[in-house]
Amino acid sequence: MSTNAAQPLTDPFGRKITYLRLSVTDRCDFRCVYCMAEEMTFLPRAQLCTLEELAEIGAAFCELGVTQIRLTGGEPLIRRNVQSLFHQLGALPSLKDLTLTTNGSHLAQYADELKKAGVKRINVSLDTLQQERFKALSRTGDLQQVLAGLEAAKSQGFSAIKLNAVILRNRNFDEVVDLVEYAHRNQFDISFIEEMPLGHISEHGRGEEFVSSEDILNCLKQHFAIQPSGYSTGGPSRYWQLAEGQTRVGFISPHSNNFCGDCNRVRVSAEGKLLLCLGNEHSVDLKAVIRAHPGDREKLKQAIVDAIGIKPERHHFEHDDVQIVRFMNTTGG
Ligand SMILES: Nc1nc2c(ncn2[C@@H]2O[C@H](COP(=O)(O)OP(=O)(O)OP(=O)(O)O)[C@@H](O)[C@H]2O)c(=O)[nH]1
Ligand SMILES: C[S@@+](CC[C@H](N)C(=O)[O-])C[C@H]1O[C@@H](n2cnc3c(N)ncnc32)[C@H](O)[C@@H]1O
Ligand code: SF4
Ligand code: SF4
Repeated sequence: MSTNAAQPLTDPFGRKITYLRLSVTDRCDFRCVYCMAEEMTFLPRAQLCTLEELAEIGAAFCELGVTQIRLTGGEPLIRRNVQSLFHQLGALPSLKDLTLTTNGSHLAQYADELKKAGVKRINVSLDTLQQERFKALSRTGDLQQVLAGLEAAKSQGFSAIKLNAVILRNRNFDEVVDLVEYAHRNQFDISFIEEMPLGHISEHGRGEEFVSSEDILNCLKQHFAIQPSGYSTGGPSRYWQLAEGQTRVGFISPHSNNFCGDCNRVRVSAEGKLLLCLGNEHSVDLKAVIRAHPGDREKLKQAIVDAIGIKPERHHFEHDDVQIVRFMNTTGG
């Protein structure tokens, strides 16, 4: 395949790749139990792409037909000067949707700047509304800071704010109704995520903690009038809608309802590795291409086109023998 943008990137299974998740750092101010081990080693700073290199990667993807970029991490808002990357990406003429996934801890400080850079939708991770539980789940986070961040985002008038909650049986399963009520009161959407087995997390029992989307939906049906919705962001969430108000409730169900057939995305890590699938190890080093051929965007685009040719068909999380050693903070969710 050539690097002509008239032909959107297409993988070996005929899926059009129009969505890039770009990680700006693997570091984070939280240590969520399902995402990280208690003790983590992060990339040496010298190994990270510069913000200019990340912007160059974003621009190359846009020339190849990507129309949506989501910045993620680690925690994207703790990278110094990250606002300059939002502004550079926000100025790309063919980019239709610049979005952010954040833990919300620094959102109060950045909400205004994000709006100015053209971000319209923000996803904020929020697993519990109880202070003590929040501390236990995030190990280092402060719930009040996150709630303040959400307030700040709300007052900026983003067109959509979505909460993301990973539900664990013995930690927060009893809070799904409270979380939906909180979303409803604030006119946010909310997605519930089935936990995925990335990284070796020994102190947290993944099997015993697993809750399926169906279990959550059944629980919600006892409290709310809720019906399926045709709404789609192009992402993996399958949405339902509360009968009262605007709130949509999404379910991201990699285990119980595989969505890989509709995959439209790839990821780039903070060190410039193009990760072809969240649930596989295949990657291609784009930083090496940029540094070997400075200023040569065509070389970068050709490397991306070639890499899409090895995108795997799907994850195999259900196979006990497949282990993805990469932690989720490196993958970017
Ligand atoms: N298995 C799998 N999970 C994904 C994929 N994309 C997103 N997810 C999961 O969904 C979670 C939430 O993703 P978000 O960052 O909120 O993005 P999203 O739900 O795709 O975003 P929008 O639909 O654009 O709002 C991620 O952290 C992952 O756990 C994917 O391609 N494969
Ligand atoms: C890796 S975080 C990065 C962005 C930001 N730090 C945040 O928490 O929103 C992106 C998303 O991944 C989700 N996540 C992390 N580990 C996960 C796991 N093992 N299974 C499913 N989702 C996970 C988080 O809940 C979060 O919504
Ligand atoms: S889920 Fe996000 S906030 Fe939590 S540890 Fe991972 S990167 Fe940090
Ligand atoms: S697991 Fe891989 S193939 Fe499936 S939706 Fe996610 S990135 Fe796409």
